[in-house]
Amino acid sequence: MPDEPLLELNGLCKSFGALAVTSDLSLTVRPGEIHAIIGPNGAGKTTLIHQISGTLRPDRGSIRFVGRDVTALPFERRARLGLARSFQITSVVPGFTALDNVALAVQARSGSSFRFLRPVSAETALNDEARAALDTVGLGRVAGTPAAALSHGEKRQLELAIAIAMNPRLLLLDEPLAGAGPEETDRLIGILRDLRRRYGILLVEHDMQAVFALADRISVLVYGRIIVTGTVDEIRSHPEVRTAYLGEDALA
Ligand SMILES: Nc1ncnc2c1ncn2[C@@H]1O[C@H](COP(=O)(O)OP(=O)(O)OP(=O)(O)O)[C@@H](O)[C@H]1O
Repeated sequence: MPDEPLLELNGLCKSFGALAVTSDLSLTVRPGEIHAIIGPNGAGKTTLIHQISGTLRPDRGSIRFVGRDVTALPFERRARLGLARSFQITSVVPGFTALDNVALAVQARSGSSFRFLRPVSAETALNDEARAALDTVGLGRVAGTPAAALSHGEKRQLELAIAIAMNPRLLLLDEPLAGAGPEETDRLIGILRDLRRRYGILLVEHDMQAVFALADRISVLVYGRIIVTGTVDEIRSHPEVRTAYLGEDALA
């Protein structure tokens, strides 16, 4: 069924003591869509990403991914099913080249599946896949550059390439544009736009113009609750969103 959601959250709840950081939260991400989550600081965006990726267990509710209930599955099992989380947890090895960093991710994903090849062929196969991921994010020309020598924007591109090397179905992107300058932001928006349709993307991002440029749907999270989900136009013109959260300027 083409419209079956990739990711489906149903009635998710999570509290820290008396603080409800996720309240009866339900949403879907469809194949090939970018679903953005926006909301003020402390709204619960990062804790939501943790629950989806599997590093934090919800108190109640369920998480379905590619048609399976993954609520009780650990992080690594979800990753193997195709849930890739980028930024904040990706460990780029600074002294390794961009290519070697991505090749590591390909190797981690594929386990022993290259073991039937002779070492040289195995290395070629790994590097070919890594190079393809680098090309996808526009980093092919710096494949041989150590990660530490890449610009801030290029490091973010490298993290994306590493996520892609995991062969994901869904990318969980937590503030991929944080710290990027205007030119880097434009470049990253272009790359994310190219990735859409190939992967489902759940995007947490503070840069509202980027969200408006990229998202198919947007959910607005306030105090752990989604107050509205809609298209860019619906969110821009939603009275509760305009007054309660974003302010008129951000929506101009
Ligand atoms: N481990 C924890 N223990 C207690 N409270 C926590 C914990 N982690 C997060 N919180 C609280 O939960 C709330 C939601 O935090 P979260 O980081 O998910 O928000 P956010 O929307 O990602 O914020 P930001 O936009 O600033 O990154 C905040 O009030 C935060 O202080």
